[in-house]
This record gives sequence, C-alpha cells and structure tokens, in this order.
Amino acid sequence: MAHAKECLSARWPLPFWKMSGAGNDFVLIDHRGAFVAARDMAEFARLVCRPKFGVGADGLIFIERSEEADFQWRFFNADGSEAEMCGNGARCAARFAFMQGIAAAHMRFLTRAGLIEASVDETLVTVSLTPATDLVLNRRLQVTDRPHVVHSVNTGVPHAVLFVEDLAGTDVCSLGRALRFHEAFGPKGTNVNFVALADDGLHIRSYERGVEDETFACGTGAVAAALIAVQLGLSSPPVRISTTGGAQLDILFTEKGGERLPALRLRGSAHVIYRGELTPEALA
Ligand SMILES: N[C@@H](CCC[C@H](N)C(=O)O)C(=O)O
Repeated sequence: MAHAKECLSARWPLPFWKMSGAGNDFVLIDHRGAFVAARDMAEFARLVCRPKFGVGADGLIFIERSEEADFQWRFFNADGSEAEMCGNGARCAARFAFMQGIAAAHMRFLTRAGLIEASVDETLVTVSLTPATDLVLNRRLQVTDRPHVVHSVNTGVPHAVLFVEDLAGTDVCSLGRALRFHEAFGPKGTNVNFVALADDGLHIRSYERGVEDETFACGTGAVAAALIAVQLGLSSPPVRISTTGGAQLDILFTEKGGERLPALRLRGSAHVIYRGELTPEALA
C-alpha cells in the first residue's frame, strides 16, 4: 500500500463523504481525477472501511468519469472485494452525484452489473435495478444440522432468501455464514437474507458477502426478498420492507409480459452523515 500513499501524495488530505442508505453505510470519493491506481483500489477500500483504524463502513464507492453515462462507479465491500452492484450504495452514489453537480436529479450511471437509472428527491432516492436473473425457488439445502428451504436470485449480486417465523431469534451470523459459503452458491458465494411476513410488509435481516457480518440493510437483498415473496404469492407489489436498523425500503414493480421477471426499483433514504478528509494515516 506504500505505492498508494506515494501515488496519492499530491492528493492528501483526500476529501470523502460518509453516507448511509437505510443504515448500510459507505465512504464515497470523487475519483474523477483517477488518482488511486486500479491495482490499489481493493486494499485502499479495505483499509478505509476498517472500524477504529479507518473511517469504518460497509463499503467504499469511487465515482469516476464515463463516456457513456453521467458517471460510472467502482464498488468495494468492506473486505476489499469488488461487487457488481449495491442497491443502497447506488442510492447514496446518486445523491452524492446530484449534490456535487456531477449529474442532474434524474441520472444514469454505469456499474459492473450494468446501467442504473436513478432519481433524487431530497433525501429520497429511487434506483432501477438491472434485470433479475437466476431465480430458483424452493431448493432444500442441508445447512449445518438440518435442511432449509432456500430461494435465490441475482439482483445485480447473488442473494439467498429464507422465510422464517422468528426473525429476532434467527442466528443470522452463523446460519448466514454457512449459507454464504455453501457449495450450492459456487466459489463466489452469496448474500443471505432472512425474511418474516408482517402486517406492514416484510421484515428482513441480511448477512452480507464481503462484509462477512449482518448489516443494518441490504438493498439488493431487499429487492430479492420482495421479488421472491411476490413470486411465491406471499406478498403483492409494491412491497415495503422494514430493515434491521429501523429504516424502510420500498420495492416497486413494473410488470413485463410473458415469462419475464418484472422490472424492479428500490426507493429509500440516502443520508449524508458527514464530510471529511483522509490523511495517509488512514492507510497505516
Ligand atoms: N449492501 C449492498 C450489497 C453490496 C454487495 C454485496 N455485499 C455483495 O458482495 O454481493 C446492497 O445494498 O445491495
């Protein structure tokens, strides 16, 4: 990482924003100057996302120039792994871009999952997701000591979804970790979402790949849960989801003809928590 410090030498102190999308928190950096080398990005993100020694966040987002859209991004989980998409992070990125004058209130930006459209209305941000793929319902998987009925879908990143009776009593970390690394999801693994039906919609707790822990919210996970609940006839659109941190996310559906899955949009809050400046000691 010494190289990163050198290549950043002309840039210290480095401005960043800390934002929260429904309790999923992120560091955002205007990287249109492209001063962090691509080979250093993962380690840079891991060091900055560390609690206590860094800023502390579930992920880090580089906002970059694009010839094809208003901007493009690179998204890194707290462990430095790069993910194709992040629903809550996308909502924060859209508000960051709007507030920084990088894009208008209705924008399009490129992710590794594809093109995302977003609209910003003060702290309420709505993002369209790329078409959901790889939907598998009612798979029985042996996990730890017993079989579980597991559903899965890719909403830009892979998600497993399990419906449970006692959400508060679910051991999200141990069962989530066992499923996140389960052979059924291949070497890349999956995020894992535990969902309970409620009078006001769905309640969800998520174990996130790349954070390797429960997070307060997972946007693409909430979308996965809503899509699967509707496909199973357990809920109907639009689906309101209450997340661990107490925030709510709305999943909006646009029906498609034939066998195609509906188009999905994610709506919720995106808050600017603080603006700061990184020093080289954040990479120590
Ligand atoms: N929290 C995100 C998901 C971020 C990526 C995920 N951890 C993965 O690696 O698949 C969201 O809001 O969607």
